[in-house]
Parts: sequence; structure tokens; C-alpha cells
Amino acid sequence: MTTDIISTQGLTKDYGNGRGCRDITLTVRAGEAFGFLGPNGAGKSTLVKMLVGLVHPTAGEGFLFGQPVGSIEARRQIGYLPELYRYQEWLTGEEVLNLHAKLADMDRNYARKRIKHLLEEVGIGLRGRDRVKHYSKGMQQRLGFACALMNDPQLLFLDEPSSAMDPVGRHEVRQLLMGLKEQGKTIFLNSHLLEDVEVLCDRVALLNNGNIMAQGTVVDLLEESNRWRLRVGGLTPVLLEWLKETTGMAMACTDVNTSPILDVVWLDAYPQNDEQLGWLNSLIVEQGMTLYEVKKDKNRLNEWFVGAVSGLNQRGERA
Ligand SMILES: Nc1ncnc2c1ncn2[C@@H]1O[C@H](COP(=O)(O)OP(=O)(O)OP(=O)(O)O)[C@@H](O)[C@H]1O
Repeated sequence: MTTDIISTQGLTKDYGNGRGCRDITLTVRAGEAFGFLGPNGAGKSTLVKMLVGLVHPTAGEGFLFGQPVGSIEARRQIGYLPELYRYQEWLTGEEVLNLHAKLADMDRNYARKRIKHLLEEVGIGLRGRDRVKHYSKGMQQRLGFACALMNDPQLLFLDEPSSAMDPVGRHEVRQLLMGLKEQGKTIFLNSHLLEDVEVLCDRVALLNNGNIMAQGTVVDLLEESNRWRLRVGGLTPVLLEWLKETTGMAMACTDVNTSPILDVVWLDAYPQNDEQLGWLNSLIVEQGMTLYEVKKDKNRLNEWFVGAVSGLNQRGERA
């Protein structure tokens, strides 16, 4: 039986200026990683703040672990890394974590060990005794991640968790998230880093102007394309026609009419199976062309996102 860790029904926040988010109905199951996507200002942080109990909903209802959002019972089992994090700059990293341990009423000995472990895990092990005011933005975000993990929560809300980090830091966060998912943690991730979302998340929802526009599994949203891309040298328009006729396969090469002999071009082909693809590859080589590269074209979440939000106006309707 699957358990809903998060469930909302018509959850709404109206800030009184027509902004916020409206009528959000979703469920997130135990152990799932859920990606919450949307353009700037769509309302992603607003929903997270309602779920963690920092913003009071205007309408609708939401539950974490079956407990109403905002209740102590719901908050006890969560970790939260806010988008706009700011920690006590006069404290050291260790002291900030210790404060979180006290707030979570953790055993002192256990907390000491956990702080050491977490500082290592988020990559600031050597700087734990420096004051936060001497941390870079990326280090502060790493510290925020450690704060979110302090009470070993079952459910993590991460709002742009690597926005301040360099590429290495982003990679480390991605690895950390994969590890947490493997441990069975439930992850609610707001992110504009769609490559990370694609790798990590089981399901996503797309928000625009406060409304959910689409929701589904990443696999369903990125339905497999059967297009293969072949980088070919020495392809001529005549050879292209011959390849089409011989194989009966749909093929396209956008540059093909611009020059009688093409240099190196991308040929898009739609074979029905691996045998057809192998046959096409061998025909290309037999006809004296050079085959540099063959790759499967896969729809990416990035492209899906751009396609889904393009043409939407401020109200989330098609222009
Ligand atoms: N306290 C507030 N009072 C009034 N309006 C607000 C308040 N907080 C947010 N908003 C507005 O609500 C909308 C949603 O903001 P929110 O921060 O939830 O968006 P977001 O999707 O997280 O954006 P981003 O990707 O830029 O972080 C925005 O138009 C924002 O200006």
C-alpha cells in the first residue's frame, strides 16, 4: 500500500494582490521525489511555505503525514531549506546546527556526532568553527542543507537547494539528493535546474501564475522519441533520396538543399527497430560516406518546460 506523505486539496494563498497560488491539489507518496517547477513568480515558494507552516492558507487544506499543515505533529518530521536562507552570522556553523538540534530537542551526544557528520557530508567539515559571516554564499547554502537534515527528517522541502553553488557544488548536491532518495526519504524539490529534476524526480508538477498547468510522471511527460540523429560526412541530396527509397524510412536533413555536396551534417532518421538502424548505418558506410556519430534523440525536461510555458500569458492561459 502506498502512503501519501503530502496531500493537498484546493490549497490557496492569495496575498491580497491577486498573486500567490490557487487551488493546488496534489499528493506525494512515501519515498517519492517530487519536482515542483514553474517560471519565476509562479508561486512555488508560496506553496512550500504553506506546506511547512510559514504561510497561512487562504483556502483549501493540506496534510503532511496525515496531520494538518502548520501543526507541530506535521512539522516535527520535516526538514526545510528555504530559497532565501539566512543564518545567524555571529554564530559558527557548528553553533547554528547546535541551535537546530536544541530546537528539535535532540540528545546532546547524538547531536554532537550528527553535526560533525553533516558538516562533512555537505562539504564544510573544515570550516565548521568559522563564523557564518565569513562563509561564502555557497557555504551558507551548504550549512542550510545541513540544518534541513539535522533532525534526520522523513520529508525534505528544498527550495532551489543549489542556487548559490558552483558546478562542483551543484553536482555534490545532486549526489546528496540521490543518496537521500536511496535511503527512502521523501523529497519535495523546487528547482530551475531541470537536468537535476529529470534525473532525481519521479513526478513533477508545473505551476504558472499560481495554477498547476500539468502534472505527471517524468517518464510520461518525456515520452520516448524514436528519432535517431546521425552525423554523416559526404551526404549528397541524391544519396539522401537513395537512402530514403532503399530503406523506406522517414528521414530529414535540414541543410540538404543548400549545397550539392554536404560537408558534415546531422541526418534525422526514424527507424522502427535496431535492425533498421543497423541497416541504415551499414548503407551509409557502404556508399562511401563517413559516419561520425549515432545517438538517440530523447526529449528533455528542459524542452518540455519551455514548450509547456511558451505562449502562456500572465494568467496562465494560452495567449
Ligand atoms: N508576502 C507577499 N506579499 C505579496 N505578494 C507576494 C508575497 N510573497 C510572494 N508574493 C508574490 O506571489 C507570487 C509568487 O511568488 P513565489 O515566491 O511563490 O514564486 P516562485 O515561483 O517561488 O518564484 P521564483 O522562481 O522566482 O523563486 C509572486 O508574484 C510574488 O511577487
